[in-house]
Amino acid sequence: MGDGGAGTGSNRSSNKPEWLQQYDLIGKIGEGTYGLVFLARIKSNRSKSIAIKKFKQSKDGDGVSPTAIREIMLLREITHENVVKLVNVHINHADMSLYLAFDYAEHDLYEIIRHHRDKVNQAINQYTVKSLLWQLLNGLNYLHSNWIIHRDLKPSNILVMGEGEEHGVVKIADFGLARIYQAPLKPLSENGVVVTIWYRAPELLLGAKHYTSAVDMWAVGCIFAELLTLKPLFQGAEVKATPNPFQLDQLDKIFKVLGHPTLEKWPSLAHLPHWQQDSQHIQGHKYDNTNLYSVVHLSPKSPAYDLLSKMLEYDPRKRITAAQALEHEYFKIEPQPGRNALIPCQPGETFVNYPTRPVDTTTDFEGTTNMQPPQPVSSGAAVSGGMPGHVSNRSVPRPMNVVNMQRIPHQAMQAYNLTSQAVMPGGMNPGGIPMQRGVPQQQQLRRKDQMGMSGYPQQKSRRI
Ligand SMILES: Nc1ncnc2c1ncn2[C@@H]1O[C@H](COP(=O)(O)OP(=O)(O)OP(=O)(O)O)[C@@H](O)[C@H]1O
Repeated sequence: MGDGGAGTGSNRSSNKPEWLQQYDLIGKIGEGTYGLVFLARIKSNRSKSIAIKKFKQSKDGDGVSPTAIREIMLLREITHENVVKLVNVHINHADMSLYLAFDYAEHDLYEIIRHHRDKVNQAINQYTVKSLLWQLLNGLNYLHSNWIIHRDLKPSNILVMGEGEEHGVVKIADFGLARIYQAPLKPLSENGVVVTIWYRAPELLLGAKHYTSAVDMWAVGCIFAELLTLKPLFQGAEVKATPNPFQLDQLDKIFKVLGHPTLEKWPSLAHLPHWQQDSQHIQGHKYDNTNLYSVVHLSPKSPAYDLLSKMLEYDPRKRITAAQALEHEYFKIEPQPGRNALIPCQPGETFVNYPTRPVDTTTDFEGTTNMQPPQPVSSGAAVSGGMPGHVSNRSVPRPMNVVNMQRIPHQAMQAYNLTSQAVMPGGMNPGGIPMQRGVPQQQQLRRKDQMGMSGYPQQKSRRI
């Protein structure tokens, strides 16, 4: 882990921390609940783009706890083609802010869906939907088999690589961070970012205290439906209160489509806190039948519908797992999923030219804006210089003021493995905290992707 002992400072300032000197900061690309995301280039390899996530200090000013450090160290061992790589971790000791450097991905499902809905007004082709879903399940299966529950799957957390050797490959982002957030980093309520509840599983909405991997499968079901229709499936209005308010409108949106849950189909429902405490409200929202297939425009007999309805099973114990979903018939019939999800499926079909991420070159690592002119950008990222605030969080549609649509050549994005020694083996684990959460899990973490790309259903020799 790098050390920012030299004090804070943006890449442009003279007193920047030592670790930061290995990067050229390009600008801000996003803002989430816990901090800002920046695009940077590695100086020693200018073609390598990195996304640096800076976790701001909470209002209380508590720094990065040993628990968080332990969690982060585990995340560094996660290696799978469909999970975004955490390449570096830095703590700036001057203000105890935390920086995580990830491989950069040019696209995400939020933007891909938005592009189809608002720009080209055209459904995402079946091959792309199936390939995105298969890869998402493949990454999730790896995380779940390593005892990592994502807990916050949503389209903006599902990244897709831009042009290069990994073009069209899905990368799950933000995994495992929920545990880090919980311990030392409180949501930055003052930054106005809305935490979406649209992908939240019904057991959580009804007050279940424990997360299981089934919550991620519910979110995958919602995302699958959104890929098909280009609209969020359950778009409830959030009740804002602390802690954990009862989200009746979100449940209402679910019940309206899937029908009212029953104790017969979901016996443990009776033990969920809100089912008991808010039964009057819940009973007022009774809808008998499911009309999921008509909402997602699928035949009730189609394999796609069968898979979706198994992901949106009310009872988490009966909900399909990622491993089971990967074996579903939907992935065995044509078109079969492939590694590059973004290529056309049928002969004659045109490439969809997805926009590159806008980059706000006026915001530095401190989150402060200056009006320096935009720097030349050599990756595919689009620069929106001189327009502070142009890169906003994904809970609201982002304005897209793309002024530069350069794309990098294929060769330039070749796989590049950052060595992990940039993260200090000693000083980064204050107090010598043991980093194992359990031997079996560690053993699994060290196991490389066993499914790998060989896990793909048999490929067609040519796609176009
Ligand atoms: N490795 C990455 N490469 C490129 N863009 C990324 C990367 N990681 C995150 N982003 C983008 O940065 C933006 C902000 O991400 P972040 O995870 O902070 O927030 P979020 O997922 O939108 O919301 P929240 O943090 O509230 O869950 C998103 O648009 C996301 O797609």
